[in-house]
Amino acid sequence: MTGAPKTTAAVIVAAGRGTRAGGEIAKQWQELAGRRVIDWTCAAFAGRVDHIALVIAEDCPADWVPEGVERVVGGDSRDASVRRGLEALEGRFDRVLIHDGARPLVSADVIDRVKEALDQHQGAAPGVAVTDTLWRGTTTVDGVQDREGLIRAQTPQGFQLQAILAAHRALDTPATDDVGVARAAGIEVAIVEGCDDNIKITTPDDFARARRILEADMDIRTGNGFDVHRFGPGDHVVLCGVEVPHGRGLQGHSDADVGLHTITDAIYGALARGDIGQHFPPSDPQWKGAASHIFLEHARDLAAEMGFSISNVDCTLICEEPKIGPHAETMRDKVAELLAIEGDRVSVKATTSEQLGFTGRREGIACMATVTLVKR
Ligand SMILES: Nc1ccn([C@@H]2O[C@H](COP(=O)(O)OP(=O)(O)OP(=O)(O)O)[C@@H](O)[C@H]2O)c(=O)n1
Ligand SMILES: C[C@](O)(CO)[C@H](O)COP(=O)(O)O
Repeated sequence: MTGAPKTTAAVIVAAGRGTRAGGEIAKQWQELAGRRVIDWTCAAFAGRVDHIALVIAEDCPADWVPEGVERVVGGDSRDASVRRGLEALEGRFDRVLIHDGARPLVSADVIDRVKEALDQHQGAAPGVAVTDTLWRGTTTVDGVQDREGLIRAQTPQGFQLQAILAAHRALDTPATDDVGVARAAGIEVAIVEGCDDNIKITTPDDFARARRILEADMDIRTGNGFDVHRFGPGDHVVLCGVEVPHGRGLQGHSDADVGLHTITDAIYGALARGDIGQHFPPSDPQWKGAASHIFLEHARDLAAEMGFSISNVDCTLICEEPKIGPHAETMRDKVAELLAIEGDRVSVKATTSEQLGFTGRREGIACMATVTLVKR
């Protein structure tokens, strides 16, 4: 008999000052290939763990924390920040993956390898074998270090949550990583294969290197969606998850939210995974009257499973009535919340069709949407 599935959270530490990297703000908040370093890092874990706690400096604005991520205030050292993150999660999850916010290029494969190794081991962490010759010396080469058995340590470093928290509480000398903390407490840590691209942004040159890696590896996909629903009896319509009072309703098998259906279809399109009718057949009675956020969340989770993050959504509602303008911002915020992305990555706008065609005759509402998905 197998027990309940183990829950896993990530603690992403981002409370450092980034002094070696320079810049006006700490490295994890700086821009890298179109989004902040920390957004890349958090996106890498989205859909791969059950929860993300982001540890930030006390003076860091709370609204810098990405949507859907728990904020924890860190301490003066990496150890202290990790400990505060673990304490915030105490008793809530079985396992934890501790990761540097400054490692935005961690791959889904590395995260999954660490998670899988925790089925067999108390601790697991990614490493990469040293391939360069190692010298000892400062201005002249004084000796050559045998590199046999030397491994470069990376994160995420994974543990049973209570065990690593107890190890941090018992720590009496600083450690440079959580494997050091774990070993001091007698926890055995398995090494899994890391990845050369999983660099820690430490110096200004690392930004250029990270940008090159990201741009070389990126799989960027766009998808479009189009949907129409006919007006029928009713006193409101649901558009992009927002109820708008109106003299008529929209007809459909579900709640007829033409906006969310269109965005859902655009995501399936970008993934080349069919359409909403295939995933949620109108012939299936369980979807009768269903709230359409269910469909959008399915498409969002499928994108995450396939390793994609949603870069942006642009959605245009086409109707003469109701007026969308007064509700557009609420709709945008709702879509962003459902997709767990920042509000400025979503646009909801509207147009009339100049009284032409079926929308012009006020027979229904049409919608078109484009989404961009990015995998690296
Ligand atoms: N008090 C601290 C110090 C570090 N970190 C985090 O630990 C990770 C690895 O540390 P490092 O690369 O050394 O970051 P900084 O301490 O910010 O860099 P520097 O030493 O150059 O100031 C980073 O994601 C950093 O934000 C943290 O959460 N809290
Ligand atoms: C945790 C770590 O990233 C593993 O490689 C590393 O030990 C952090 O070291 P730093 O001294 O804080 O840069």
